[in-house]
Amino acid sequence: MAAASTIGRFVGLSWNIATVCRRLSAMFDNTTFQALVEAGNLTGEVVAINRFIVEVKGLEGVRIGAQVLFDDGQRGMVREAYGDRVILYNIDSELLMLGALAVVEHDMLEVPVGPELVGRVITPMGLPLDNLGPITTAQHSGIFNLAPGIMDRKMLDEQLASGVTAVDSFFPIVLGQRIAILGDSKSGKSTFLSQLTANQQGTDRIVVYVLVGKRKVDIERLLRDLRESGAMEHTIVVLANIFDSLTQSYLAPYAACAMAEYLWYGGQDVIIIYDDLSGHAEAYRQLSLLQEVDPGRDSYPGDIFYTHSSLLERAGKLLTNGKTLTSLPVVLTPNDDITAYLSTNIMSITDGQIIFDLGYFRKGIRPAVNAGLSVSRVGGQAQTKRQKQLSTALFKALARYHQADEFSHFSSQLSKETKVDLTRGKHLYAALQQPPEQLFSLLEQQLMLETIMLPEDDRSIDIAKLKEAVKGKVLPGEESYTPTEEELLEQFGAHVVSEQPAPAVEEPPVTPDKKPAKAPKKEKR
Ligand SMILES: Nc1ncnc2c1ncn2[C@@H]1O[C@H](COP(=O)(O)OP(=O)(O)OP(=O)(O)O)[C@@H](O)[C@H]1O
Repeated sequence: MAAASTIGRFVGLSWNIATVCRRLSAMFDNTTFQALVEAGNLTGEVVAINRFIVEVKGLEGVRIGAQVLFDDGQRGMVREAYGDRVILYNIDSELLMLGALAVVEHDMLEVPVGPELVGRVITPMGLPLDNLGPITTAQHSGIFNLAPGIMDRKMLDEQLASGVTAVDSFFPIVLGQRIAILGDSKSGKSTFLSQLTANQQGTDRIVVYVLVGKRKVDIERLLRDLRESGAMEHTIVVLANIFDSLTQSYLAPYAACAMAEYLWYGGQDVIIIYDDLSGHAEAYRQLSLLQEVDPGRDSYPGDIFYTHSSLLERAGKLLTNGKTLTSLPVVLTPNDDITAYLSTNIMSITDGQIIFDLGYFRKGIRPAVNAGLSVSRVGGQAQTKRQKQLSTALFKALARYHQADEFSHFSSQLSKETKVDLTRGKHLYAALQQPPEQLFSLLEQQLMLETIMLPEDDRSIDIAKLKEAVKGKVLPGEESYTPTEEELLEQFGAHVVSEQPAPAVEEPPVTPDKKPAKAPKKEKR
C-alpha cells in the first residue's frame, strides 16, 4: 500500500467514462488506442506521476504484468493493483501528462519475436536501433514466461566451445547451463563473451546479447567487434540505455529471454548473455525506491533474488526437441570482491562461475581467468574421458608450478623435477595467453596442451610456433581423430628446442601432496 499512498500525494484528477469519451472525440488520432477502447478493453485515467511510476484510476480487475497503452502512444506495464487504483511502470519515458488516458492492450506485456530479429540491434520492445529499416515479425510473446518444469527437461551433455583455451580446457561450459561471468570493470568479461559469440560461427546457434547500463563507447566497441568477426549474422543485440528509460533497463533481460525462448522452442540452440545483471539490479533498485518499496540489503528490494532466479531458471535443455538455452549472466565485482550481495546471489543461482581477476589482468595474464575461484559444476558431464584426464593433469601441473615457483625464490639450485614443473607451468601460462582475435577449436586446444604436457625434461617449447602448428590441424568433422603421443611429438617435435640440461642438484622432490622442505634459515651475523 506504500506506493499507492505515496503517489496519492501527487495531484490527482477524478476519472469517469465521460472524460474518456470527450477526450477520444476531441484530441485523438491514435487509431490503435481508439480500436482498443471500442473493443471494450478496460480504460482509465492517469491521476499521479512520479517519474516512471504512474498511477491510473479506473483499471479495476486488470492483471499484474498487463500491457497498457496511453493515449499519446506510450506504453506501460501494470506493477501493482489496489482496487481501481493501479500502479504502472511507464516503459517509454518519464514524460506523461496528468489526465492522460490509458487502455489495457494485452494481459501480459508482449514483445515481437521471431527469426526476423536475428542480425539486428533492437530496443527491449523490439524496435530497430541500427538504421536497417523496420522489423516485421509475425509473432509476439509475453515477457514473463514460466521456466520449463523438471519433467520437461533433459540432462545436459554437450560442450559449448568458447574458443578460449583458459575456459574450455579448465572450466568447460555446457549447452543449457547457467554460468556466471564475474569480474571488476575492464577485466575482459565482454571481450571473452564476444569471443564466445564469434566462435559460434559455422553452427546453427543463435546468440542473444543483452546490454544493460553500458557506456556508449563500450557498446560501440562491442558492436564493431561483432560486425568485424561476422558474429552479428547469428546474433540479436538487445540494447537498453539506462539514460533513456529505467523501465526498459529493468525489462530488457526478460524481453530478450522471451525472444530467445521463441527460437529455442522452435528448434534452435540459443545462448543468452546478460551484460550485465549489476546494471539491471541497479535499474530495478531505482524503480523500487521511486515506488517507495522498503529497501533491503544494499538498498535492493526484498525480491531481488527472485528477480534474477526467475530469469535464469528459464535456461536448460528441452526434452521435446533436445535444444538448449544457455544463460551467461555477467556481474560486476568492484575491487574483485566476489562476496558482495549481488554476486553471491547470482553464484548461488547458477551452475558455476568464471571469474576474471583485474589483478591478473594488470600482471598481463589475458584472459585474466582466476583458476582458483572459477568452477563449472556441470562441465564434466560434457567432457570425454580424454578431456577429463587432460584437465586433471593440467590442474595438477599448475599446482606444481606454483609450488615450484615459490620454492625457486629461496633456492638457487633446483632439482630436475622442480625445473620440469617450472618449465611446464610457464609453457601452460604462455599457451593460455590469448588475444581477443585468436580462437581455438576444442581439438586444437587439446593438441596444444597435450604437447606441452609431453616432455619429461625441462626443454623449452616455442609456444607461438606450437599455436601456429595446431591451428587448422584438426579439421571440422575429424572429431574422432586422436593422435598418439608419438604422432604429437612427430608433428610438433620440430618446434621443441632442446636446452643444455642443468647439472642435477641434491634436493627433495616437490610433489603436490607433500609440502616443500623448509628453506634453510639465514645465518645471523
Ligand atoms: N585476452 C585479451 N587480450 C588482450 N586484451 C584484452 C583481452 N581481454 C580484454 N582485453 C582488453 O581489455 C580491455 C577491457 O576489456 P573488456 O571491455 O572486455 O572488459 P569488461 O570487464 O567487459 O569491462 P566492463 O565491465 O567495463 O564492461 C579492452 O580494451 C580489451 O581489448
